[in-house]
Amino acid sequence: MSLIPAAACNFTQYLPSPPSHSAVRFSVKFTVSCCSVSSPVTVVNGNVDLKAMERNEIRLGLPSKGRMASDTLDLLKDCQLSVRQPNPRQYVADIPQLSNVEVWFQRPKDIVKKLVSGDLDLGIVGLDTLSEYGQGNEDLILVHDALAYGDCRLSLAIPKYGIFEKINSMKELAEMPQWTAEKPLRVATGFTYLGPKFLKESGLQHVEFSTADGALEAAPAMGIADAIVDLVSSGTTLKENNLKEIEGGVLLESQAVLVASKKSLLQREGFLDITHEILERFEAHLRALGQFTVVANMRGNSTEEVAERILSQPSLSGLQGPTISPVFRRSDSGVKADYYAIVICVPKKLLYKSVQQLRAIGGSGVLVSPLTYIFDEETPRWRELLSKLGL
Ligand SMILES: Nc1ncnc2c1ncn2[C@@H]1O[C@H](COP(=O)(O)OP(=O)(O)OP(=O)(O)O)[C@@H](O)[C@H]1O
Ligand SMILES: O=P(O)(O)OC[C@H]1O[C@H](OP(=O)(O)OP(=O)(O)O)[C@H](O)[C@@H]1O
Ligand SMILES: [Mg+2]
Repeated sequence: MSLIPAAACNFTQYLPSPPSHSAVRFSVKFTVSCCSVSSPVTVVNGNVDLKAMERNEIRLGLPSKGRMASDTLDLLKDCQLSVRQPNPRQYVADIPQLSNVEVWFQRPKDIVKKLVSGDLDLGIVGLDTLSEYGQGNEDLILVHDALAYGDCRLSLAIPKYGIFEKINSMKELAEMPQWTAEKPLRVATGFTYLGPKFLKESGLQHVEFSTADGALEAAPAMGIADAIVDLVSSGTTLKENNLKEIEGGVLLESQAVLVASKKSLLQREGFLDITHEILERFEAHLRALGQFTVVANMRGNSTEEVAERILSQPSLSGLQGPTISPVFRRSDSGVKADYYAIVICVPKKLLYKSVQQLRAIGGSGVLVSPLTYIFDEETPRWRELLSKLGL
């Protein structure tokens, strides 16, 4: 653990008072340990120097370590975009299916910083990291906002005991008489941008922050902080450290996202097409994850009559409607179709209900298989992206 005591702070920042409380100074004292990024590209007023545009390859940044790293590689693999890394200690790799794309393994926060500086064009990180280090930069464009892993929330937590025992909401926390200019609420967080922003908006007048890189949950018990702002997933770490979340205390719901540099999308040759392909693969795979293909036989007189019966059941309408094909059998009176095969996609959550509904209308021999991809005519996120780019 590396909590930085106030005495050892690199700098102290005072945020301006919110206009609605102009009489009372919102004194946010922040101790931050700075980390530097080296970039060959200079950024002047948010504009990337042309040097970044000189390279021809498209650069995709992937998390090099932590829990996001392997899940990200798994997602790409599931989308038939396996990353070929010659050696685990080598930070550059490629994806054979995507020519002209270089994969760079970086720490999540550095992926965001390098997107801003123009050293990367595309990246996968948690929304929490993007929001913290991107700080609303307009060059960062969310291409896919829900990659379905890395689910967690950024939350404020306080002790369950002592003066906090009866405090269950942000409102109650803000109204506690204990917080004064001399003795502010001490908050430990690694989120040095989102933390103060949130607390300022929550109406807390007197807050002091300290920062740390990990094991923040120990800070209240150690007497270093009164509250923490950190990621929560199962809630086990909070529970084990006698901490609780409170109403209104969630800053952000997060999961893995695909983010791109707007400038690169608009200027780098071939990048928009690559982004389209990656987005299509992700969307098709993620959509399929929630569905099963169900095949069943059903006795009937015509496709229309079978369709009537299927569509009378709420869970059997499929993506666009059922596919129904006659099953031909030879009989004494010749070839006839008195059975029909039906194929539908069914949400995983509704599988058993769907099977019951199929049986209720005469379905038999129900086969269920996993789906790998569902490619739609056009992905909604692609349309959104084009509109964000003004195209
Ligand atoms: N407990 C969690 N459960 C699920 N996802 C999480 C959890 N903690 C973090 N994440 C997500 O994974 C991302 C990476 O977190 P991780 O803890 O692996 O790396 P890190 O915090 O950058 O590195 P380290 O913890 O080694 O300092 C976070 O930005 C967040 O999006
Ligand atoms: O709600 P839970 O499922 O218990 O998960 C929450 C914990 O996970 C993360 O820590 P991590 O494991 O990344 O360790 P770190 O503090 O070293 O980053 C986060 O910072 C919390 O401490
Ligand atoms: Mg961590």
